[in-house]
Amino acid sequence: MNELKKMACVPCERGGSPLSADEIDRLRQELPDWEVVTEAGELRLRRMFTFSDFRQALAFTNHVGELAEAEGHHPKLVTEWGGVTVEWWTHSVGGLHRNDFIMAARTSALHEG
Ligand SMILES: C[C@H](O)[C@H](O)[C@H]1CNC2=NC(N)=NC(=O)C2=N1
Repeated sequence: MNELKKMACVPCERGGSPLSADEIDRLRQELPDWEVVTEAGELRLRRMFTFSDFRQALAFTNHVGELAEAEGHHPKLVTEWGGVTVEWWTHSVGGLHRNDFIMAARTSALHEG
């Protein structure tokens, strides 16, 4: 279990196919705190991280941003007083790729410290 957080993203080719429902069901076992949502017709992983103040939320936002830049794979980040909502999906495949599960696991690991 929890192998995802030790992995790195792989370059995903534009136009590649998104994961199947079975693959998503299998991978999401490792991400119990994340939900699979549909936004603009595409599947995404979403989790809200709560913080006691805005400064902590902002710091976490920047940490996730650094991780994204390091991996070349980027989330949607909504930073507000009290929390940060993180969404991972792969634009180039129009849905979920294994990279999104890796990045979600690594995002959770950042929060766990
Ligand atoms: C060239 C660059 O690597 C690509 O455009 C990357 C950048 N970050 C990305 N992030 C996400 N979430 N999806 C992508 O398809 C994507 N593509």
